Amino acid sequence: MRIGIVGAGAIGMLFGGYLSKHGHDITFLVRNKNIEQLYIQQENLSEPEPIKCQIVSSIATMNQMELIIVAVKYHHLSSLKKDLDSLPREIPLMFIQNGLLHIQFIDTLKQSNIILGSVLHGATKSNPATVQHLGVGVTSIGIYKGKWTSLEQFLHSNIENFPIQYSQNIYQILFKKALLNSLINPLTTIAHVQNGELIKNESYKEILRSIYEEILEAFVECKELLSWEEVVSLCQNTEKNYSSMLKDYQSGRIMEVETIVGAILREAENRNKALPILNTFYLLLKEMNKAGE
Ligand SMILES: NC(=O)C1=CN([C@@H]2O[C@H](COP(=O)(O)OP(=O)(O)OC[C@H]3O[C@@H](n4cnc5c(N)ncnc54)[C@H](OP(=O)(O)O)[C@@H]3O)[C@@H](O)[C@H]2O)C=CC1
Ligand SMILES: CC(C)(CO)C(=O)C(=O)O
Repeated sequence: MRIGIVGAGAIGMLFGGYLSKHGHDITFLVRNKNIEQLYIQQENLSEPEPIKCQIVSSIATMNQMELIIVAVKYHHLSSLKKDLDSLPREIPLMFIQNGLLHIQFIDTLKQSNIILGSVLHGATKSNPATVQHLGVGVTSIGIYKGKWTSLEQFLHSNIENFPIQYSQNIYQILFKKALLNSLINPLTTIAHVQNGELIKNESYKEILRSIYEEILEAFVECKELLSWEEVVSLCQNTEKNYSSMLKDYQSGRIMEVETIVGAILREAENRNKALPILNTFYLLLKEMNKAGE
């Protein structure tokens, strides 16, 4: 398939790196015109490998694509609106952002066919042209709007260390991921610790558990969806990881606070439920975000 990827960030390069290995024809749309070659460093390999792809800086090149993956952060999306609206309406667009607010942005687009993705990989850029794959996870995709005739073909891109699965209820998967991110990211960012510390240190573990309990009180139906054991095991599996929020803060970038924590607080508010502990973290992070980018 001819696949366009908007944004050569960590996740864009991860997708481009693995999908190109499967034989897909990959084109990156970047805003940094100095990038000539991109690299991927897989989990257990010491040497980064070049990604087979084209790199362009004009949206018009994307008119020929069979799928476009939008791999920028939530707060970058509004600046892309004009470009995305200029594309032929039938080209399927896939959005892979964490959080929930990007769905409101998607609803403003003219595009007919929209796919949502939820990504459980851990990836980070070790330099502007290289992505490091730090943790293998599943990518869940689901159709949000319209149709996608190449769905089966894309699902068969099952590549080692890059599993893709189809979900009938992609919103539920995104919501669960937003809950997990609301539990882990704010606390690791304020405490400046790796994810594993949240379950090794008794004080952090108590705070984590208190946030978990207040969240489940607001979203009772999530008791089945998200167990405490699952929260603990995500902290364990990603114990050496610094959460994306903490990494953004440390690099002076805007953190995805509104689309993750803000969106969960708003959902709770709609049910007349307050989440006082999470709200305290939200207010602290909002202040810290004023220093970003
Ligand atoms: N990293 C991870 O492990 C995970 C990330 N995600 C989600 O994936 C999304 C992307 O995250 P991540 O890849 O880490 O973020 P990055 O900051 O690494 O990448 C974002 C990229 O988007 C580019 N960009 C922004 N605006 C434009 C534009 N107008 N045109 C072209 N490129 C643009 C940026 O370019 P520039 O370099 O010029 O600034 C940057 O390279 C986020 O929503 C995140 O929540 C989900 C799961 C895991
Ligand atoms: C799963 C987790 C918490 C891993 O660090 C993550 O998604 C993030 O950092 O944003």
